[in-house]
Amino acid sequence: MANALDRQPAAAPVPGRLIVVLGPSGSGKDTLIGLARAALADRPEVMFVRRAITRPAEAGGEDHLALSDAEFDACIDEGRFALTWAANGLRYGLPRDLEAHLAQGRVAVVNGSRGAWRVIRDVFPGALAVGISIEPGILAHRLAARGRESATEIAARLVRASALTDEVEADLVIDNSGPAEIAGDRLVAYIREALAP
Ligand SMILES: Nc1ncnc2c1ncn2[C@@H]1O[C@H](COP(=O)(O)OP(=O)(O)O)[C@@H](O)[C@H]1O
Ligand SMILES: O=P(O)(O)OC[C@H]1O[C@H](OP(=O)(O)OP(=O)(O)O)[C@H](O)[C@@H]1O
Repeated sequence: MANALDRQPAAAPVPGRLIVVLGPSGSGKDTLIGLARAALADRPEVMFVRRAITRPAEAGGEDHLALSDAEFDACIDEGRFALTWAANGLRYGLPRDLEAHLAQGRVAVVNGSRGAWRVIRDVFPGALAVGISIEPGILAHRLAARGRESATEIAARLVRASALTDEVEADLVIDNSGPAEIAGDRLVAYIREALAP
């Protein structure tokens, strides 16, 4: 398997703003990004990045490009990814067209990884981190209620939730322990700020 974190930093800073939403599995990244996408449907200059993931399409969750490991390797070889990482036994890729979008000075929003944050920032030096926080007891409940992972996988995600808390110094922290609409509005407001010249 190719090393997921070995891409070299871009030669020059990319203009535009990449907003990277970061937080523990189950904290609500997909939910809040989905709310923001709906609220900003009239703003095509905001790209909501569709990730490639080695997770079956029918597993649920975000709309992603589902690839096998072999297909993911082939995409790396063909230079189709701007950036890749690995976490929770899965591999993730961001499409190359993200670079062209940002190069036009536009805004993009992506579900990121705390574990890969340093690499993301190396490749996209102007990237902004939005951290999603959540009370631990609520997190455990939401992961169980989501029902996408087994109990063993959920246990591993809860360990990882607290293990990576120091990886990111977020530009904005949004607490999602309460209603999603409130947290979603904060994310939308932040994206609108980034859109303002
Ligand atoms: N504020 C909220 N209140 C109640 N349930 C929520 C809230 N935010 C997210 N959820 C639910 O919690 C689960 C995890 O959210 P999800 O967006 O999948 O998190 P992540 O993308 O960070 O793993 C999902 O079932 C989602 O519907
Ligand atoms: O380094 P971490 O911050 O722990 O994140 C690890 C990975 O988990 C999340 O993906 P995914 O959406 O597949 O998982 P989730 O829905 O369980 O968060 C996140 O987007 C990262 O790709």
